[in-house]
Amino acid sequence: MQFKTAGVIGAGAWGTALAQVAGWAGLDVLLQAREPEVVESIHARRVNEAFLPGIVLDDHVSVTADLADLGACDLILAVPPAQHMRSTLAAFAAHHRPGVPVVLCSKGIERGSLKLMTEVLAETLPDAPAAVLSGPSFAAEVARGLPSAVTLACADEALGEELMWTLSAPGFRPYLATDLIGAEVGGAIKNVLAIACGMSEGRGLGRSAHAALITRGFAEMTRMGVALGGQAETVAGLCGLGDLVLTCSSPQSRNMSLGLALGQGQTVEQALAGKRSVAEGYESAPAVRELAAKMGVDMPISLAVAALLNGETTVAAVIDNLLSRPLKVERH
Ligand SMILES: NC(=O)c1ccc[n+]([C@@H]2O[C@H](COP(=O)([O-])OP(=O)(O)OC[C@H]3O[C@@H](n4cnc5c(N)ncnc54)[C@H](O)[C@@H]3O)[C@@H](O)[C@H]2O)c1
Ligand SMILES: O=P(O)(O)OC[C@H](O)CO
Repeated sequence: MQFKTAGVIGAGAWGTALAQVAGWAGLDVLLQAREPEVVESIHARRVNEAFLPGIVLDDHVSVTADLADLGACDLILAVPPAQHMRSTLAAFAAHHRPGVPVVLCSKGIERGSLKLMTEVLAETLPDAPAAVLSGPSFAAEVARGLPSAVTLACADEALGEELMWTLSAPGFRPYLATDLIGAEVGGAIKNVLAIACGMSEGRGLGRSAHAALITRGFAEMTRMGVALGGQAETVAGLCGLGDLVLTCSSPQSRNMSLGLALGQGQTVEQALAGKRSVAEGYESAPAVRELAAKMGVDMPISLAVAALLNGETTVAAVIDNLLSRPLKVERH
């Protein structure tokens, strides 16, 4: 095996779960945490009590506060919230060795620049071969060893295959793809759509509305993926449709539970109050809306969520507007 050590940047729930998986896969893993209490809790008790409570970490996983320590690793997994990807990678740039691959594991579109995470990586670490790991995977389930499958996309097929084998572990199955854009778009947009599904659930609109939102949301996601140069087949895989189904189906999802709270009458501020974990749909919704306008892509559900989160409309008006759109041919 080419890779013996992995550095994981970001010790939120997902970074910690992926460190666990990489440890099970036999890599020596160095997990970088920003919060001193996370470093202390993993050192003292082998548990990330702030972000992934109740999971005892594999012996192959160690923790550091210092990004510089990851400079010696053979492979980097980048797992900060998407809006912090640029600053995080920029801080790591002085320690990155050219040629060391970076697997992007965050789901979102950068506000302002409207860029995908691969574009952010290309601008901050131009010497890093890029891969994207994305798919239906709740950190708390993956870290307990429950079965899951994700897309692992890498333009370099040989490297992708190496990464696929390197990051596979009992119960954790990466499936290979070469289409990075398709792999990224689904993960970013499903978070916005999950807020809509949560809203529908919170309002008691029923299972039929839920299925309609998933299906028409998938059409939006596919249109945007193709407009950005991705392939519809990739979006129909684990990283797109698979993740949309998961995130729209469980209150375990931070995005769906945000929508649920809004549907039940809470304000955005109330629904997000006191939350330390990230709801990426809330963060990416404005970027998705701007990107849709820029690319001329029809995304009514995502736009409605963005307007609601921005205080421009109400849940009742969103429902009315979506239900009074002109009828049309399904495949458009
Ligand atoms: N949790 C999951 O089940 C899961 C699964 C798949 C993908 N993801 C994706 O992983 C990414 C990280 O999410 P998570 O669930 O691990 O996070 P989390 O909600 O558990 O934790 C928040 C994270 O944000 C970090 N953070 C806060 N402020 C920061 C700053 N200024 N700069 C850099 N980092 C900062 C914290 O250190 C912490 O790591 C997201 O894009 C998410 O969509 C999450
Ligand atoms: O809790 P969420 O909504 O961020 O979803 C977590 C993962 O992205 C599901 O695949």
